[in-house]
Amino acid sequence: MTDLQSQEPPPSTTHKRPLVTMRNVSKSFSSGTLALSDMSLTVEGGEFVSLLGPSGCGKSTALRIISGLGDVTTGSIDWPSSRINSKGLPDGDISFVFQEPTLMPWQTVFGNVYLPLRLKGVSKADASDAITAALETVGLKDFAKAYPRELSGGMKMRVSIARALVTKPKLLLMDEPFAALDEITRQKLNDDVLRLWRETGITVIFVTHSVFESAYLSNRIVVMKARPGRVHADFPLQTSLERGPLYRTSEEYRAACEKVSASLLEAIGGPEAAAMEMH
Ligand SMILES: Nc1ncnc2c1ncn2[C@@H]1O[C@H](COP(=O)(O)OP(=O)(O)OP(=O)(O)O)[C@@H](O)[C@H]1O
Repeated sequence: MTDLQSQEPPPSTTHKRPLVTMRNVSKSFSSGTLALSDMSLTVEGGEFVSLLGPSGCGKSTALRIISGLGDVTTGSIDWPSSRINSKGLPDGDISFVFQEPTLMPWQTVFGNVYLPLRLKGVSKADASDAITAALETVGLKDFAKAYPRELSGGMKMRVSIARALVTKPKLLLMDEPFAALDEITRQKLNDDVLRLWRETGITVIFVTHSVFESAYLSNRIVVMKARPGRVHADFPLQTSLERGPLYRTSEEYRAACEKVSASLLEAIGGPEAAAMEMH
């Protein structure tokens, strides 16, 4: 398929059903900060949703609450189509990728990707095929024996993504995963994530500050507002083109960036407020 041919939807978008729902979630910290106020959001299976918004609007807090790393003050998180474990989470269905790859320096790439399965009590021999498949997905099959110190920043992030994929989660939560990388590496990893989203039908919730990144990756954008954190706008971003290098220079992508940017400006409170945010 060429980049300009019509984009096939990933398999699961053809059978959409709610995967996770944030229902009227508010979160206040003991410091008194109201990080989220009455946030409701339903993410369907197979969606690629970007959470976009100014610093401090509660994007990471929302992601952490969905993952079970943080709890709600009021409201609830529902998993309508998953079996729930004693912690109220869908067992093994969620993976998290952070901005820092957080690899164990004393372990090889193979050992790092093995970690989630080791924690589940899977033997190395039984985990081996899944680890190799995850490394293949991120293009690192030949680096299984390398140590993190031998890898570039982009490769370390690929290992972190492979580690997130090795349990075959339904939902991948990514918190500004590429913010610390150079632009070329970031673009390559954007394309890798899109490829794995298309190939596996995984659902992705992606936190970013970048209008360009969110418009490139997502088929739905949720723009958030700060003080307190809440949803400002929630809209689909469909494209007739396959997202790839040619999409980056297309009129459609330019229009998508403009739409997202206008919504973000509104959320911040207009151009004057945006200029103040930058100082
Ligand atoms: N553990 C915490 N204790 C107290 N306040 C917190 C804590 N975590 C986050 N906050 C506050 O909650 C608000 C939302 O923070 P959060 O990190 O979710 O925002 P964000 O949109 O992800 O920001 P950024 O884009 O800068 O990462 C901020 O005011 C932040 O200072």
